[in-house]
Amino acid sequence: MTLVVQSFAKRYGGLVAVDGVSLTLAPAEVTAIIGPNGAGKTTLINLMSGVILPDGGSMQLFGADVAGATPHVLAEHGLTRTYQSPQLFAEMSVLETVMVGAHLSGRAGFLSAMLRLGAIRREEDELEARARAALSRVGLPDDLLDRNTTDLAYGHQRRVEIARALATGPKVILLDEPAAGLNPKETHEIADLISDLAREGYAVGLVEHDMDMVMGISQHVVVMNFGRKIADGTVDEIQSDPAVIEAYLGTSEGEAAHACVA
Ligand SMILES: Nc1ncnc2c1ncn2[C@@H]1O[C@H](COP(=O)(O)OP(=O)(O)OP(=O)(O)O)[C@@H](O)[C@H]1O
Repeated sequence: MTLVVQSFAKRYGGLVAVDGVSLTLAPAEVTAIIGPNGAGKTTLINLMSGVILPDGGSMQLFGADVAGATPHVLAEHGLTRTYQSPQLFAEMSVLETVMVGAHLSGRAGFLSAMLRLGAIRREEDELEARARAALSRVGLPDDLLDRNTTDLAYGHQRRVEIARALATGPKVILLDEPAAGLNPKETHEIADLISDLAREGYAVGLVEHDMDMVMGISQHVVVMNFGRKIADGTVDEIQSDPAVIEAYLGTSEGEAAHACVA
């Protein structure tokens, strides 16, 4: 297995946000993490990506013990993520934004690269080539590369965010609500892109509220409720799981979610 999480736990005061959750991500598969609001999905993806530290549990990435490692170290081991609100800087062009991602696996720092110091000039060229390749991979039109990222349509901004993750040269990509705020056409396009990435061999972890998208592109679904994992299986298996149906019916989203899940 590419990524193995065992018994991850995270407490906030008396609240156990993630309570002994284990899961695996495999290459060439989309593994979705779903559950009602407050179930612990964001906390779990934050733990898996090193944004917050676990209170208990372990994580192996390609056999290396990486629980508690920083996002930078995880990127060096081949794991990267996107954020619910894209981390985009108003003053940077699309190309520069993705080069910031690409530099994570380069030897020279991005700031030095931007200063065009002679000795690292070749590395800067490499970074730019990787950033261009990643942007082309996510289907961003060439004429947008010099624009400020924050001026782009939301669907394009999401592609830039995914390109930035791809530019680190990952094998595992964690996506935090990639369809949030997108219109139906943009959602379809992002779903197709994520499916293609899995087909190309990436292990994809997907936190997403859009059930049509989750059920359409996931090979494996992990369902959480109140911090715990309540189901883990194929789409067919979790759709007929009474505990899953009950978890969704017990929330204000119940009717809508039930219509999608059942
Ligand atoms: N930094 C924090 N401090 C205190 N409590 C927190 C913190 N982060 C999350 N929580 C709590 O942990 C629980 C799980 O939250 P989390 O955001 O992980 O759920 P979620 O499944 O991602 O929800 P949503 O679908 O609404 O984004 C919630 O009760 C939340 O209020």
